[in-house]
Amino acid sequence: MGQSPMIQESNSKSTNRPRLNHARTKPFTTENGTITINFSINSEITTYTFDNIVTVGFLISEANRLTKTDNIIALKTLEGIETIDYLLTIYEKTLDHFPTSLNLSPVFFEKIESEIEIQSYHPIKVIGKGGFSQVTLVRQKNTGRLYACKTVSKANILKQKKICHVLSEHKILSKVSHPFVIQLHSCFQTIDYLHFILEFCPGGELFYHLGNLGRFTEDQARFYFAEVVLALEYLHENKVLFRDLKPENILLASDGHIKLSDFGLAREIIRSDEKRYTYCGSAEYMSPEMLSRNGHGKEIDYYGLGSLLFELLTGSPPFYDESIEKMFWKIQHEELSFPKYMSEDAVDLISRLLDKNEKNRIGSKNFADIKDHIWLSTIHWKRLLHKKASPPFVPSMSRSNFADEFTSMPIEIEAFSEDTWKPCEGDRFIEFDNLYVGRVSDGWGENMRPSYVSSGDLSTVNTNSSIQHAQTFSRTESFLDMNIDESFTSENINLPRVSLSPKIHLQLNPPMLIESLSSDFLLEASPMKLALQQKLRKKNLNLTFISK
Ligand SMILES: Nc1ncnc2c1ncn2[C@@H]1O[C@H](COP(=O)(O)OP(=O)(O)OP(=O)(O)O)[C@@H](O)[C@H]1O
Repeated sequence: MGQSPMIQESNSKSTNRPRLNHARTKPFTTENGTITINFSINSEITTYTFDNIVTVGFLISEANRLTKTDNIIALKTLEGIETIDYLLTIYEKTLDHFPTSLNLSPVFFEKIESEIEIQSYHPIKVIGKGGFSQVTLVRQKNTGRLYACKTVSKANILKQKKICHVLSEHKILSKVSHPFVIQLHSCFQTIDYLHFILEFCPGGELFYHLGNLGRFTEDQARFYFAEVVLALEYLHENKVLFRDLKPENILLASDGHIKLSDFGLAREIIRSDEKRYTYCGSAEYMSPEMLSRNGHGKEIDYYGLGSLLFELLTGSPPFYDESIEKMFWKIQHEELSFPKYMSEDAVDLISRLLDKNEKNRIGSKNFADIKDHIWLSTIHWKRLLHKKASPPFVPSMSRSNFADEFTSMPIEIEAFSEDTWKPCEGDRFIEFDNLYVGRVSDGWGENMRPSYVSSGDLSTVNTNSSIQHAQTFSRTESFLDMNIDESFTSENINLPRVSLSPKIHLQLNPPMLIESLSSDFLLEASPMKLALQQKLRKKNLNLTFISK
């Protein structure tokens, strides 16, 4: 700790490749060992050993330095492992938990005209399929960032009469922002398709992991359940009913925390006691009041919580039956039986959430009753909200977290082909506004993304400056995160000095350097500088800004 990151050159096959800086070529090992990365640039394979405290941003700048270019914006695995590829686009990510050997190839900058056009994204592979959508992993051409693109065929939703689903999803997604709720980046339509560009969750569906394990332990289930409770509390506070809680709609982010997704059945309400009358939902998770079609309110989501918890702890939904009629009858009339291995407290919470009379259901009088239940007494809600609790596991870096049945599907190539690029001028989906939300994730997480360009601005931003902005801001924001985090101490900060073409330095005492690349940064960083200064003052540290 406390030393600059070192790189050891080991086994280069190229003779005319630029030499590495001498100061960085000393053998260097840390407590945690080193990571070997094989760079593949222009088909040359070059092996380097990096200290594992190095960040992805540092690797990228090394790739640029070695190739004497400045247009490498990300790296990717040759095998296309989604979790690693995703992390390789997050500049501030350290390589601590990466596999010890990786074969990487560069991703180059490509200019785009706007964030809200399908031609700004390269499709990579299918990662999911819903009732009326295909979800594709895509890479944004100008940032190298990975997103999930949910594509809906207009013809399909017209045929299935699901227009209000997609419009409601669009409206709600454009408003919500919470650490445990999927974040919309942008959305737009072409003549034939609607596209939602969403933050990508490399951990895939909780359902997939539940299927692999059979069932979760109570501790594992408690973690996921509690994060869902927070997401739901946020939605209800903002007068949104979710109405579709199930393990398929809970995705895992790269850090293992959950993201509630699929807002197709979600609806806004005006009063918190308002009832809705549309008969909808997934058969296994229907509530008694939905089945009786007398209207339903927010209590439907508490029932959804009960079904979810039961499934996490047993591996199948409550009242499950192969015959839908029998299952619906059981949901409305039968007492639920619980396996012996389930704790009394878990049984109590599930029974109260699945109360057939929604007025008696726990949460219906006061949401806090759910959070205060004894089964959740070990949860520190504030810490959980700030992602201070460790997830049961982090998504695998060695294999895909998406089922083969999806990843082997052909991409709906028509949706990405030039013929369908034309923006829509008709008014069939006039309420589906093209939107650039621009943020991804929550601002508490590591992958907070800078909104350094707004839609349409890119034509005026030259190639170099937009790459530089991407690198500068990600690096600086991660630094801010670090300082806001209580783990900030002079010992545990060791950011690499990445030198591209610095114009200003942020100099810290204890000495530390973050280099920035553009004078624009001086203007844009002002509120950030103030916030940073305030944080540091509290910790008796000084911050000075030096312009070069
Ligand atoms: N942001 C994302 N990151 C990773 N995978 C995703 C993402 N969004 C969706 N998926 C995958 O795609 C699948 C289908 O997405 P989604 O449920 O939103 O579609 P849908 O058409 O609304 O489905 P349904 O018919 O269940 O309502 C998800 O279950 C998930 O596996």
